[in-house]
Amino acid sequence: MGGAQDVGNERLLIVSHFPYNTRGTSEPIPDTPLPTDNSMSSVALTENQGNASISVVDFAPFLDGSNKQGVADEILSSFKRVGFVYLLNHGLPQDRIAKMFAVSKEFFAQPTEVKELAPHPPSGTHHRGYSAPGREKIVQPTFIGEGVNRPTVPDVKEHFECGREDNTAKPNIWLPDGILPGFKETCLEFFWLCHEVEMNVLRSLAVGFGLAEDYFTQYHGKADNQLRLLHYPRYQGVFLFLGDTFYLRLPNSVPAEAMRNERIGRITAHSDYASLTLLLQDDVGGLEIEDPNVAGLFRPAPPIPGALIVNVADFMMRWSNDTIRSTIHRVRAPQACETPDGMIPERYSIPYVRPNPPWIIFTPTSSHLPAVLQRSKSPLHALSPAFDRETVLDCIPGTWDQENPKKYEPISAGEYTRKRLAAAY
Ligand SMILES: O=C(O)CCC(=O)C(=O)O
Ligand SMILES: [Fe+2]
Repeated sequence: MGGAQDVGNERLLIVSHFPYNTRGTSEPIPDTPLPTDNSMSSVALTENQGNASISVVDFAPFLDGSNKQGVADEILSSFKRVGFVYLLNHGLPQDRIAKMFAVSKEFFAQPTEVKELAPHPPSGTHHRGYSAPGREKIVQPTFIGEGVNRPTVPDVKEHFECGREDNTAKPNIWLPDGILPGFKETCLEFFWLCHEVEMNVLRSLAVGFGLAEDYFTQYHGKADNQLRLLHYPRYQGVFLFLGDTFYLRLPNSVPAEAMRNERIGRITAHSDYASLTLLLQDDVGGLEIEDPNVAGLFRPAPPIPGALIVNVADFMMRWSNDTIRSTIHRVRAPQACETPDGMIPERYSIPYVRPNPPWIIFTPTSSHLPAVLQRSKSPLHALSPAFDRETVLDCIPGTWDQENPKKYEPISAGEYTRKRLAAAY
């Protein structure tokens, strides 16, 4: 982590070159006056979006200790409003991010037979290794006994997951030695860099809630995270629907028109499962967030150079007595981002999440050939919890009082998971 001065310079650079507005187009946004002192900066990203606006917060004054409370308040306020925040100067070195994206591209550029040398196991609970397009289907449980919202459009994405190397319950699945040297080392180094950032954001959240800085980190010590390398390919596919099964011919581009008409998605609308997600995206765009006040209205969360997105997940929302939001998001065709041939460019993103969201189902297929994809009909698999299974968690202190009583009983992650699964049947 560089000194405050370096960090400040970087912030100036980033903000003054901000190329996107909230519509995801390349029109410049109006200049935002920058603070000249060390005070916290929060730039309202959006115009006319009221409560749906995501704050852009300079994290440096939290990290260097010059204004912890100010930064924490801004983050908490964005989480309360919309469940997402953009962080600048978050502590993940830009050269490491660039390297991780480069290595991810190199991985996905390998022929399928090579990527399948690190195959995701048939079980969805062991979320490691390579998943070809169509293997992971994301469904969104309603959690109120109404079952699961199955996606109406197929996700067109491939991905690779890894976790901490010493997780014997879920060993990592790497390519054989000698193939893509350095891939494993880059992933693992990045995994731990992300972990440090996650811990710092959790510390800021605790400060925002007026609690001891280690209030959340004490439950997150195990680093049971997943680093997800995601690639949304450029397809020129023929999509053929036969009942509940669809077939996809590879490769090339997604026809923009098909995505607009909701025949193809990149990642189905969902909320994340556990506590916080860190998300890095390339400059293609397409991430959309549901307006917290208007169900079904999705607004772009465009890439901001240098910024890390952090979003609240479901368990954290419940833990906070619903004071902060776990917001539904999805990835679709980016606006104003079509290639001249009417196709959607490929996109890379890197989420860092807490493990095994229950809405992710893997269907073992007889062959992993990406040319034949089947929509899942199997039940949800068992999960591994984000926290110690037996730890009973009550609503975060300060999120309830006589006027705003607790909405939830204390619950352990295990119980929460079981209830959530039960609701899915
Ligand atoms: O690719 C993205 O930008 C979003 C990914 C995401 O929401 C997820 O993996 O949960
Ligand atoms: Fe997500």
